[in-house]
Amino acid sequence: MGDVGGFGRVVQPAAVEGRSMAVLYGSETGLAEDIAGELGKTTERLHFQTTVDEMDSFKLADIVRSSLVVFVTSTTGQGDMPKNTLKFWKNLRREKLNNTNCLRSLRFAIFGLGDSSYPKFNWAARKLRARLLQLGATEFFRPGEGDERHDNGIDSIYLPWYEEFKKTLLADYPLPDSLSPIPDNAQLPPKYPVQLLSIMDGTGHFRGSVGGASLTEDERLFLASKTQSADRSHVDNPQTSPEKAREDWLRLNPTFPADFVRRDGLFEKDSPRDFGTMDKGNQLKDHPEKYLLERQPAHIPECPPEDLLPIPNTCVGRLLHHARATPVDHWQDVRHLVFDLDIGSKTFPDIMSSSGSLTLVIWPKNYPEDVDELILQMGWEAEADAPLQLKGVPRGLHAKDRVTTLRHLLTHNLDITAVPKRTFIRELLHFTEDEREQERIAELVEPGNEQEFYDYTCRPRRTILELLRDFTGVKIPYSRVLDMFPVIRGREFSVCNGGLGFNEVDQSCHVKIEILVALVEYKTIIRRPRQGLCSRYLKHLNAGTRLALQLKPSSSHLVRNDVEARRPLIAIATGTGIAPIRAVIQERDCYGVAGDTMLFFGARNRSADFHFGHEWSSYPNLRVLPAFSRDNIKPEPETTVTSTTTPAPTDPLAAALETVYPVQYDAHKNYVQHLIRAHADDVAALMRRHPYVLICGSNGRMPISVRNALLDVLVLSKMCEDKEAAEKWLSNPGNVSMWQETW
Ligand SMILES: Cc1cc2nc3c(=O)[nH]c(=O)nc-3n(C[C@H](O)[C@H](O)[C@H](O)COP(=O)(O)O)c2cc1C
Repeated sequence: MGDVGGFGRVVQPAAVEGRSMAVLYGSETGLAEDIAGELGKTTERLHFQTTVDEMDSFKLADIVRSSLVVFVTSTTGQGDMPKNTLKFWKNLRREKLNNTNCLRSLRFAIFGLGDSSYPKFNWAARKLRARLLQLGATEFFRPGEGDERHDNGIDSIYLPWYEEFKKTLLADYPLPDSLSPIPDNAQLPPKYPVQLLSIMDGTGHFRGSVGGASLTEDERLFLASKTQSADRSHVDNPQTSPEKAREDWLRLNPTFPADFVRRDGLFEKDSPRDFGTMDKGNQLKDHPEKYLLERQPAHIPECPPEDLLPIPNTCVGRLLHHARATPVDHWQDVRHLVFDLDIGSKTFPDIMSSSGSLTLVIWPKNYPEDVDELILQMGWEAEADAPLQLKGVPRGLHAKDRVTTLRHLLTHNLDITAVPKRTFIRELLHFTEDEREQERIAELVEPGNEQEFYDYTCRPRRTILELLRDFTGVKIPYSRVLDMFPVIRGREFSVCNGGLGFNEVDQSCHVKIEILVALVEYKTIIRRPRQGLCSRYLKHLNAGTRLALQLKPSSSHLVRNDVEARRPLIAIATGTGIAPIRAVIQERDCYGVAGDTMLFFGARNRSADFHFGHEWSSYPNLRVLPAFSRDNIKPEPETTVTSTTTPAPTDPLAAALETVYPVQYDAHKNYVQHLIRAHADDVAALMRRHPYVLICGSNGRMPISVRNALLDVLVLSKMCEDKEAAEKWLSNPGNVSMWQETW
């Protein structure tokens, strides 16, 4: 790495006449938004006046005002546009625009994000591009199509695309002689600076005001309410002694092993343990002991405060019931949660008419102990609980008040345990004066070092908080928190109960909503097991907790009337993928005339993760074909070749299920795709009757193998001549309505 010094100065991009850029994104879970953010920073450094926003915030008339536009969009649903593009997309598709060449002055580039295990790979970006070209727009750079299935995910395609994009921009849109690009060692000004209104002194009192401004009425009210509620809330009753807090932190958090450790001011690489090939995404796919993960002694953190954030279209929900759905010694911790939602009379009819295909959105929060750690690490003790004025906030951040505190933002709004993005790490260069740290950071984000970046961040699922533990010299100014930390996004869960519209509902418009959640754990080279923010939050959520929840219809609504309820259904689910399928089955049943249904369900063990298995026998016309991948695998390899019987289950539930669903086992044929082939005749009989086909569960190989099995059925049953014809047949909505929801 060359010279990495001279960081920290702030340089404002110059205003160059006619040099503007709009980076417009469509994103469901934030990846496209991150990429748009990175592209926006890059174009600002090239002195383009840059706007980064979601597509729906732009009108068609606005886009032609920018000299250049970059679109970044993921694909969702079944080849659909993300929700925050739908308004824009509808406008763009208006028939009256056809043949008008109305976008002839638009110069654009497009990058799509997709997953090639979906049949309609990157369709959103492809559709958008085709329409823009049809309306006369010109493409100034080649399109890119990222694929989640690649080794390094979207980055495998994105990074080379991005490097070339930068070079092209500079070559094709040169700067005036007087200007050069803003170098990496200079900072751009913050977009969302926060201003402190007063500060805590050494005695734990807030003193005066910062920057000479006197307190406004808002701030005075804020401070008064803090005093009143100080004894009720952890957030409003902070530790005033940094030493005490540090002591608590050390007591609660034993030394954390990291694979990059500082020793005598040097960074050394601890040799990572060899666990063989990592699974895609590092999600734990087996019992933690297999990976020699160090289980921490059970530590139940203090829960985050219940403050309900003003998130649009949310209602108040209360957790009624929370239970583990798999045995404690099972590899996967699956939770069944039941909420009571007060959805209000206004949205009630909409929600009820979509029952059977609903999604529940939950906004997780950070634990107070994690927030404490960050505050100490950054040296924000004096500012953490002082009133802070918000001017602008990033999209998606729902602050409780205009005047808030750093601690409140860190607890409720900012994702301090996200896996750090490249842009986050790159910015850290400005916030440490330690040259070794600067060198190490620069090395991590240098083009060509992607593998090292992944080994340090994504592979071990290292969090921002953990990264900052490694780089102790980094001190992020509190004024940049909104620019630096990602916003906590709502996480979507398929509602697993249906038939809501058929239940008698009291006038207060309360509904019970169930979800089935696999708490995601990761196996990593860092020996401690990892959990996602939401999994960690849900794990310790107590019955009675109140939350701001959003209930929304999902894109595919399969059961709107008795005709649809009567259509045959071939449902294929693995693990918690059963959730949306259970809702559909319950909804169909409420019409009293559900069509013939085959449910192929893949799990590990009949006794451990046959979710809702005891319920199925009460549904007429439903045939359940479970595939348990581990039940028939015997410990000695020589006896596992073929086994057509299975040992009698000892668990009473499993024994009961065995009598209801006798299944012939074969050691080589115990996945859903094998069962589909084994029941080819019956599947084909339903295929002839214009069925729905639902595929839900883990992404990757499962949906591809299932699709292949369905193609085989079409060929085996002579419905199609060969696989190519079968592929065409399956893609024709006139024959079958396919719906895939895999994650
Ligand atoms: C429910 C769901 C449906 C999806 N449907 C498609 C699809 O039809 N085609 C595709 O190429 N990718 C599909 N994907 C993959 C996403 O486009 C991909 O994961 C992308 O990186 C997400 O970016 P985002 O976070 O900006 O939304 C789907 C992902 C999910 C979770």
